[in-house]
Amino acid sequence: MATLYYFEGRGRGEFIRLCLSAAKIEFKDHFLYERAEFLKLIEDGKLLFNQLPLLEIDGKQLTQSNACARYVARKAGLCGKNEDEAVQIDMVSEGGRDFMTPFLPIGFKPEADVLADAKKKALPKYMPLFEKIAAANGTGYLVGNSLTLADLSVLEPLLACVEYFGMECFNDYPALKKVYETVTGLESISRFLKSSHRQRKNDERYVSEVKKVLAW
Ligand SMILES: N[C@@H](CCC(=O)N[C@@H](CS)C(=O)NCC(=O)O)C(=O)O
Repeated sequence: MATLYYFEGRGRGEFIRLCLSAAKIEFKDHFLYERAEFLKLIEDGKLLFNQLPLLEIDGKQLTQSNACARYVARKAGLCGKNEDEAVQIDMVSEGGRDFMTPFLPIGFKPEADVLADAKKKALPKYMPLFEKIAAANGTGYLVGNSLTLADLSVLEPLLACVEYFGMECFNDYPALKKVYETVTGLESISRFLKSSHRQRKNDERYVSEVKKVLAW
């Protein structure tokens, strides 16, 4: 079974969890609460850049969240059927990670000014671009005719938009709304979205633990 070492919150671990869930790979979360445990992972040479998350899978120790997500997606055949699809998926996925950037600090806790800024800048910048991609593909997925890493990457910021701004954020973007509904309607994804760590009950504890473990 795979193990994801991270905090009891979303942050940079969430994209990996999303990919593991979509790939139907069994995994357990190992939450870090103590700085000593983080330092021990570094001492043991498990963290290539002395950073979390760490994904232990297939006897390997993987870091860099996007690399972990791509490894998992590749294993599950979510990286395209040919070279053209693969590079399109990579481009769209990278765009999805860019779109996620303003939401990552508030992966901790929504701060009103950061949210307002995301609404004013990130949404008008990225929503029309992803709409264009979704409409041109026209299948309910962003690339090809089945779920890929591209959909999972873009889903994370879309989930943030819906959580913070409501479904109205799709008002001008019907093709992207269809992608959102197709992907969230998949059984593996809808199960993932109901899992307990998504409920934000532990947000405050999570922030204080991150600060303690990383000595921020
Ligand atoms: N590019 C890395 C960034 C990872 C990262 O910044 N991790 C934070 C926790 S969310 C960390 O471990 N920071 C400690 C440090 O940089 O010293 C990734 O995507 O995995």
